[in-house]
Amino acid sequence: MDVTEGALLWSPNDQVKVGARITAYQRWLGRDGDYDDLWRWSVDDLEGFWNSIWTYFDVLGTRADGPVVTGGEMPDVHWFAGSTINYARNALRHARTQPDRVALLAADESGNRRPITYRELAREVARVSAGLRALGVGRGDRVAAYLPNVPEAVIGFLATASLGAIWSSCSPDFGVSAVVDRFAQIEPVVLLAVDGYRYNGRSFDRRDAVTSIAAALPNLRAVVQVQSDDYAVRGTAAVHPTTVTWASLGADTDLQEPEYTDVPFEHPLWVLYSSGTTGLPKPIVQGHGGIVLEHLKELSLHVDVGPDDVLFWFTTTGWMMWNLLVGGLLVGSTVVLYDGSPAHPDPLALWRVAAEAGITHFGVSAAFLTAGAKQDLRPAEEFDLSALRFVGSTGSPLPPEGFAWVYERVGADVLLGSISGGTDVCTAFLGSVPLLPVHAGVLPCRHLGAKVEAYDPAVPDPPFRPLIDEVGELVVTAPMPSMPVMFWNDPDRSRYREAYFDVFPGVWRHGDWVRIRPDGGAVVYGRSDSTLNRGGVRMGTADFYRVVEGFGEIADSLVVDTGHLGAEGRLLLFVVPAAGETLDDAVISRLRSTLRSELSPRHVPDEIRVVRGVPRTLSGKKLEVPVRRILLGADPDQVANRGALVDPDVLDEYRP
Ligand SMILES: CC(=O)CC(=O)O
Repeated sequence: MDVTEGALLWSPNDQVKVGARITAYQRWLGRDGDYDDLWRWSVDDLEGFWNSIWTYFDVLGTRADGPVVTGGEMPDVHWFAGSTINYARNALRHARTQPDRVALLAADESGNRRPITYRELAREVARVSAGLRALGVGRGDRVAAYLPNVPEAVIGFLATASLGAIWSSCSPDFGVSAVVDRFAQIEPVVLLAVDGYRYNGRSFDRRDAVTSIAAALPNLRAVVQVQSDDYAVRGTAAVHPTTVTWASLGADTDLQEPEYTDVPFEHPLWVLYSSGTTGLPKPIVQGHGGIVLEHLKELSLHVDVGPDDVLFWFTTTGWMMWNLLVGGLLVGSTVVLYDGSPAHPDPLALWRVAAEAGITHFGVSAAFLTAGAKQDLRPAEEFDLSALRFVGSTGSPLPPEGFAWVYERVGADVLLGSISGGTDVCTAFLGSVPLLPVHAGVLPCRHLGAKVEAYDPAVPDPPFRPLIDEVGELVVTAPMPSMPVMFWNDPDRSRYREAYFDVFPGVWRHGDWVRIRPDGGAVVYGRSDSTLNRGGVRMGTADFYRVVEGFGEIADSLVVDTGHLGAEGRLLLFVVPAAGETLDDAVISRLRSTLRSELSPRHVPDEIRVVRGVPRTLSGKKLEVPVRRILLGADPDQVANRGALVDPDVLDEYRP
């Protein structure tokens, strides 16, 4: 499927524009103008914009009279000082207005489906909240979860939030040390843990892992065992002196809704983690109020989800997309949770669920869509996907061919939202809006409230140099309420500053390359810390992958430039053969000449190595920077935690 970047693939018709939630919001605001005018206002008048989001969505909480933002330059700003709120109250408000609507639809790879209505969800959250309270959990305590993407995770999260306690989750495919690296930093008092899970047709017993994790968390008062269907028959193992079952939590409660603890706007809601190049994963704390406002805006105005919609995103509990997915409850939609492999029993598994469940908004990783394109899957021919209105993609830049495949093989009328943001803000900065057309490889807009610019990396001192139609560092030049309220255990905020503010003082540097187009759209080129700099020509790795992975013989690839501090290094390309293919000299030489003609002669690799696999995090990101460090001599175990990788052993193939 050959398509050039920028080719027009979809335009919203009048019906789409008039019916879009953002149009209703704009009408309510009484502001005329196009999307670009609205975006400009949203980032220049933070006070007016975020106030409007609170009021328009009728956020439940107590809004103090003071200003929306106070303080100095980022990160020393505060939001809605004096206001109080609780995330769980806002998510469960729909139990009163639409009690019989399905809130959660749990689907798994074995074909089981479990619907839970808003009324049932509120009751379950009330029960678990009472149970946690009885275990001594209160405001500010941490509750950690080692759970798959099942309803118990959402219930546990809402129960934790209702108490003003702080949530943190890891997926059970994380290894023990990866989990301990994360949870030990936040000293949880309760651990919710599954005894096992199924993935790709196999069962995995996690009871020994849970015992080891619990032993490494000295502040733990109890482990709550959530039994998977696989292991329930074996009974619970006492993994901690206080081990209780999920079912026993709050069993004597007859509350229909939890008792909510209202907390200050910036009170910690959860801790997410982002792995840097060194040290332990950064424990990123986001607040109740910031997340409620950001997710209402993001899901309603950009993704266009509402109470009649069915929202799905393939994710585990260890990726921020889980947290954003759960935000579907804030807008009253049905949230589909999928537990298992996206390719079991076959590569069409998720599309089958989409058809069966009438999914209206279907999100996956870019890698999932490009794999579908490569395998020439034709979901729209196999299933009735007529309910589908939005297809989301994230995790890495979606190449133009992936865009084209969605419009050709999934649905000609869907809004494709290739979104880009990250764990650090638990949302997207860039993506789509139902008012703007979609062009191949282009993210149509900067999202409301996200003042994204591209800065010239050669000008790190004020006045900085914003670029248009040139590739620069993706920066955010105005604060957003979902930016971290702090990093855990970082009292002087030095870790927080170092993570985002040490390149352009007072400006959030995200670590991606981006080009802002004159029409307001954006193209993301991958991580700026894994740039390929050949003879001064900088290129994001996404350009490279687009060419390499366009080869039918190649299933996956990873490229690394070992250059350092201005000194030119070697350009190494690792390629994984597609099933049944051998990468012989003829293919490799065709690859070299294609890279030469499509990229530049400077981007022909010094070496191409065939490997068994590309190391990826459990949320699908390629380990470009850690591999670079391995190639420069670091020990693989010092640069990456194998427990947080899909296929830990492949790392060894990258030793120099
Ligand atoms: C929204 C995102 O940016 C998700 C991710 O890539 O982690």
